[in-house]
Amino acid sequence: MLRSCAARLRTLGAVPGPARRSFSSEKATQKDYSLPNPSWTKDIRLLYDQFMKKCEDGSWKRLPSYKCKSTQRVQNFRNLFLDTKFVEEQTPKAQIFTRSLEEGLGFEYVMFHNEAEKRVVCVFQGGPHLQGNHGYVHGGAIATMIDITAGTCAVLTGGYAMTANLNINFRRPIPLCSVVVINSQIDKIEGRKYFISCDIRSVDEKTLYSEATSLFIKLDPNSLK
Ligand SMILES: CCCCCCCCCC(=O)SCCNC(=O)CCNC(=O)[C@H](O)C(C)(C)COP(=O)(O)OP(=O)(O)OC[C@H]1O[C@@H](n2cnc3c(N)ncnc32)[C@H](O)[C@@H]1OP(=O)(O)O
Repeated sequence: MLRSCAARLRTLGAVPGPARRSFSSEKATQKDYSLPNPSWTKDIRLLYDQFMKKCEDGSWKRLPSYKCKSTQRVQNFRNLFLDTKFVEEQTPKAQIFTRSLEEGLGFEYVMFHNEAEKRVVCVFQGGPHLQGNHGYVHGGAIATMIDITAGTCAVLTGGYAMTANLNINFRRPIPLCSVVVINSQIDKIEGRKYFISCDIRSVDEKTLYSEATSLFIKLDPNSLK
């Protein structure tokens, strides 16, 4: 009787159990974090809606974003660049860094890709756990967002690539919990080298918060293993 009660409570989600834990963690990793959630402010929703409108003619695409998902792209990367033992032992625990904080507290963002223009735009709301100086977003968090926006631009244009160089000028501090727009574009491709520039501006585009240049190198399967 007690056992069946406990099982029912677990089914209803009232008490934790092994089956429920694995089900909810699977759901959490498969959730698309680039979709609006209750922590999103009016500004990020407005920009999200504007970009979703631009997606209607197919020129822009919203990029889904997961904590961890075994897509074909990820599988191919593992096969090409990672050691089998490492994949078996370490990757089950791996999560995307920018999706590892609780909803609303850290990195809230959505990216859009324009293939013809070789551009990726990221609309970013830096939550309260990204504080550096009092009331402002930490420079490391800003660098992270520049890196993944430019990195996404490189990967979607040229395939698997890694940051070799990243130079950032921090022009103005970004207020915590505000919304900014990160714009990245490929300036030049030379063989395996992808030169990508990036800037971060306020929603009204009047304030330039940061600007960056970066170099991404397309990976050679022999260079990492
Ligand atoms: C949709 C999914 C989106 C995912 C976005 C993810 C974004 C996140 C990206 C990251 O955070 S990556 C993590 C930080 N980066 C690293 O850990 C990379 C560490 N560095 C390396 O592993 C290697 O240096 C690298 C793979 C980048 C290059 O090694 P390789 O052996 O493939 O290339 P090689 O060293 O032969 O260099 C190739 C060319 O690039 C040049 N190069 C390499 N590093 C450079 C550098 N730092 N500055 C200038 N040039 C550089 C190098 O001189 C050479 O030029 P040439 O062909 O003209 O001779």
